[in-house]
Amino acid sequence: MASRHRRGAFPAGAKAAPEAEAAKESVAVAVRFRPLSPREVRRGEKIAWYADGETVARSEQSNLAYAYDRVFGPTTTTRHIYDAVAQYVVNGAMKGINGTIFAYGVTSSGKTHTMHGDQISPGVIPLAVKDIFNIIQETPNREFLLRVSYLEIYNEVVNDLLNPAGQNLRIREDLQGTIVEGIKEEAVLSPLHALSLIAAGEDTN
Ligand SMILES: Nc1ncnc2c1ncn2[C@@H]1O[C@H](COP(=O)(O)OP(=O)(O)OP(=O)(O)O)[C@@H](O)[C@H]1O
Repeated sequence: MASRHRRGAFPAGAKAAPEAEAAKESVAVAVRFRPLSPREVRRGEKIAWYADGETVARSEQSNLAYAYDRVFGPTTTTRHIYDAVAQYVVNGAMKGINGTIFAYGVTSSGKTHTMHGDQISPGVIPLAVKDIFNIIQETPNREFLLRVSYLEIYNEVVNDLLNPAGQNLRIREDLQGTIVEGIKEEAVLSPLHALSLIAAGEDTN
């Protein structure tokens, strides 16, 4: 999972602590290891990489180790990961600082589990939506109109997941920043409303 401007891994043993501090201001690259699935266990597969402390990913087999801003092991909850590396991006966004949170990994590595989650283990998206509405409620004398857009970029093509007609949209910059031309924006009034739009967008995908 990475947030804001991306920065890569750095060799274990490098100064991890100041990097992690700096991450609070700009970027955090965090690694999450999922547990082996029951199928993988049945097949006798073994864990190749594991979390060595809070910032190092290590492989005994290959004798390699890389340091990140944070490394989370298979028992870590998404809530914990959200609090550690995602919440500050959401808080920043509510103060007007652009922020991005994205998950990157091979198939079946746990991106959907981390970002969407389920009823038992809500993902980063529902946790962020809930936080945003809490922040709005706690802000006195401020009026917000929250709008949700949902797009997919695949093979360099931008499609609107809230509007089947919105295909191959153009991205351009104007005085307000980067905009996607013609993207549908829905005003949302509650966390449930926002999440139902996202779920609808998933269904059209
Ligand atoms: N931290 C975790 N704890 C328990 N189960 C997990 C965890 N992460 C992922 N899983 C399970 O592993 C499987 C694969 O995860 P998921 O579907 O999130 O991967 P993905 O990266 O989104 O895959 P794809 O790119 O193929 O869509 C799912 O059954 C999911 O429930």
